[in-house]
Amino acid sequence: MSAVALFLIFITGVYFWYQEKYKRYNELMDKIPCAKPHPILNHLLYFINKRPGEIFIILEKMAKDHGPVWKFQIPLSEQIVVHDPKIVEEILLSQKIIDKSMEYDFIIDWLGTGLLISTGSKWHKRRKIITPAFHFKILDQFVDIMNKNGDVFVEKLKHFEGREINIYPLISLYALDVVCESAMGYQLNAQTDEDSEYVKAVKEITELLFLRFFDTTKRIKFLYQFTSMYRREQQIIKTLHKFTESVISSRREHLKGHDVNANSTTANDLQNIDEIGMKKKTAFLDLLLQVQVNGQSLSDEGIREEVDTFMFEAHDTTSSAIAFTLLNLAKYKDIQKRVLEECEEILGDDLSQQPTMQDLNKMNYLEKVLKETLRLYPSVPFFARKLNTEFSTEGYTFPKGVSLTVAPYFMGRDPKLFPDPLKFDPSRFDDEKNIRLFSFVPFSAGPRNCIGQKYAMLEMKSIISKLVRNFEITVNKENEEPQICAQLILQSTNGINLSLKPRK
Ligand code: HEM
Repeated sequence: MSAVALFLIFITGVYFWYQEKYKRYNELMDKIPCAKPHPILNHLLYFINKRPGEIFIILEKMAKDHGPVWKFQIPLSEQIVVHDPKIVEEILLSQKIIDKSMEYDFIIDWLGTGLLISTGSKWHKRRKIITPAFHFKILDQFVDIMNKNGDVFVEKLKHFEGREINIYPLISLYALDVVCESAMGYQLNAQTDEDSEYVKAVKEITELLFLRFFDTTKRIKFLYQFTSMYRREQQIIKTLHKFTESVISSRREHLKGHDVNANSTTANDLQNIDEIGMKKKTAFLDLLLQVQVNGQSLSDEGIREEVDTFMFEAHDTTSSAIAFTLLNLAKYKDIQKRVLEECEEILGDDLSQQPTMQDLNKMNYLEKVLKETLRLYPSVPFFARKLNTEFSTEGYTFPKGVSLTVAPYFMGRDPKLFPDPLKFDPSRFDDEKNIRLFSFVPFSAGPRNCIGQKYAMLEMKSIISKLVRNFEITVNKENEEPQICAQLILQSTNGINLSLKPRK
């Protein structure tokens, strides 16, 4: 028998083996609605050579035509997208569907398997350890950090004297300063020190992740590792890890010999650590280090994973939400006026008056504005879980192994769930009983919900109340509509271009 014949027999054998192995998977996938696929390339042709903003529009069209449960299949990524609140509820409340999909693997080299990505007993243990770091007493200390860095931001904006600027990069530096000081007790000064290696590295890694996300060949790790982009990524990750490690070891050194317990993060023994800019408010990192002291030890690598996860999760998500909220306030003057009135009612008109956590909690109208922004512009527009076992609900059976993508973005814009969905109307949140359960999940829900949501709300209220009190925010007509795109986080490809005119 010739070599060619043997080869053909081999290929046919592999084909039938594959068909048999994935028979059930394919049968179930065939029942999920989708856009017309190509016989070999499936849906790849819809996405190939498209810019991120265009990809987003294609996904929106697919959701409209085939939702609320539909699929797209491209090599190495088979996704079922779900925006039916009933099914979303079952997914998010399940104790079994807690594994993250392969898209999260792109950030593993940087974040390791920290809280965002880990699963099983590791995730359970870490979640238990980290939850106390978000106790309201600890959050209270972070408000000072938010206020202080907010003041730096206000001063910086005054230099632009009402000129139009893309405010997104500036917000991002503010958010980096806040999270770095809250998570590690380290004053990064990203807003003032433009040469910081770490800040440059965070910005660059975010851009690389974005590029990789939409490049089919670079999605394949085996091929990706031979590219110059991969080599650059590894260099940046080295810089990021070196920085976090140096802060952790410096902190550990300081804590050695100090009798520090979980309630003493503000006590004198944590003050005056200034070798590398450490300050007293280090609740998150201290907590991780103390767990080690108490026997349930976390390795240095484990601590670094969690600190890095916070740097990533808390920085771009809040930046996106702050930017879209400011855009909405600029677009809807009456809403901006109401926010200002509420701030003045709570804080008076003395601009040096800093809000306390209690003040921020009283800002109910601003909270509705933030929620309405997150309905239309959820910072995390999609998040995905991998099914480790077959799952049936509402007449669908989803096969084992597939990625289930929950889409807050599509739910927020569904007229069946939110009448006149494109209307920006904070009064939708006057009585949340009127909002269909699980149709508004910008922070996810259930066991793997966002652990930082209260922190995020405080930070967003702190900075937006500051900006509204200090500036009149306006936007030109041609910049009112953002061009949405999403890698992991929702952004506007044309920036968020605003003018901020000092009020006094
Ligand atoms: C507007 C701001 C934020 C939004 C919209 C947001 C949204 C989300 C969402 C949707 C998830 C679930 C992701 C998934 O299942 O893959 C999540 C998880 C998470 N978030 Fe946030 N987040 C925000 C801010 C923050 C902040 C400020 C922190 C930290 C201080 C944080 C830390 C985390 C962590 C650690 C997880 C993983 C939790 C787990 O799996 O147990 N987030 N966030």
